[in-house]
Amino acid sequence: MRNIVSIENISKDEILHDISFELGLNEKLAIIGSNGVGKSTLLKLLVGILQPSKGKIKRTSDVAMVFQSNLLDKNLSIRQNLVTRLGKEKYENAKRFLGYLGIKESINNYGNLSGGQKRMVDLARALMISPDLLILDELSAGMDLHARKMSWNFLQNYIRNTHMSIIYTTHNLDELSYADKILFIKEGKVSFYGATNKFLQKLPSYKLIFGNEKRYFNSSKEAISYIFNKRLENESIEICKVSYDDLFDYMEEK
Ligand SMILES: Nc1ncnc2c1ncn2[C@@H]1O[C@H](COP(=O)(O)OP(=O)(O)OP(=O)(O)O)[C@@H](O)[C@H]1O
Repeated sequence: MRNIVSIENISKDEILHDISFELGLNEKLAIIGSNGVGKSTLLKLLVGILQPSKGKIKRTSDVAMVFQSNLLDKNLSIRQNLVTRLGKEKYENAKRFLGYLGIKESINNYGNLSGGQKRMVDLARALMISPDLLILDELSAGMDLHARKMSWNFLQNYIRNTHMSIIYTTHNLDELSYADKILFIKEGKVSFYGATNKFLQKLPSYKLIFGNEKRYFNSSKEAISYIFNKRLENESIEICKVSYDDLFDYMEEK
């Protein structure tokens, strides 16, 4: 399979160390890690905005990126924003995407859109050039669960008809299942790189909190057995579903 991206042992100053991964046609990679760990830096190295201190980056030239901050002009309409950037012809493409994503052109100024709607217009802008590689830096920031699902349904349909590959960062556990591969960065280094199902299998489902202690379990049944075995039934305890933030705690403890 042809590689769209190949990253070999790249480092960037004190932020990232010896990061390697590759991505083939049509593949999706999720890059995850705590705030400030270097995810956006890695994406900027990938698109060439930053240069690595060490290592090799090879990638396709047809790349589009949705940045973490919205880049479009808040005083211009959606149409003006997109036509001035990429021309009338490509705007016809974007109009189609905007329709799927539920964005009405009648909302005049980009600045009047909600945070989630702005992200969708940014996504339509990136797709206007029909890239081979789409890079999404926290596309879902400011989107509710419904908007996240809608965007991913749209992207999944879109890539079915193209060979586009996607690299994305996220802070939402529910978005990991869209990826074929996960790259988990901890303290600037690769802590996990591999198939998403392998990563998700490693993850516990439930967290039990009692006193100053925290324990992870694969099922609520296991958690409840633990409570009875340890005679904790009269203690103040909390059982909850594992969240994105728990990932880092859990991976830290392993
Ligand atoms: N222009 C810059 N100059 C100096 N340091 C920077 C610059 N941009 C980012 N950093 C630092 O690099 C580190 C990695 O930042 P980066 O934005 O890549 O993290 P991130 O994993 O994307 O975080 P988040 O999840 O919060 O978006 C942070 O410590 C940050 O403060």
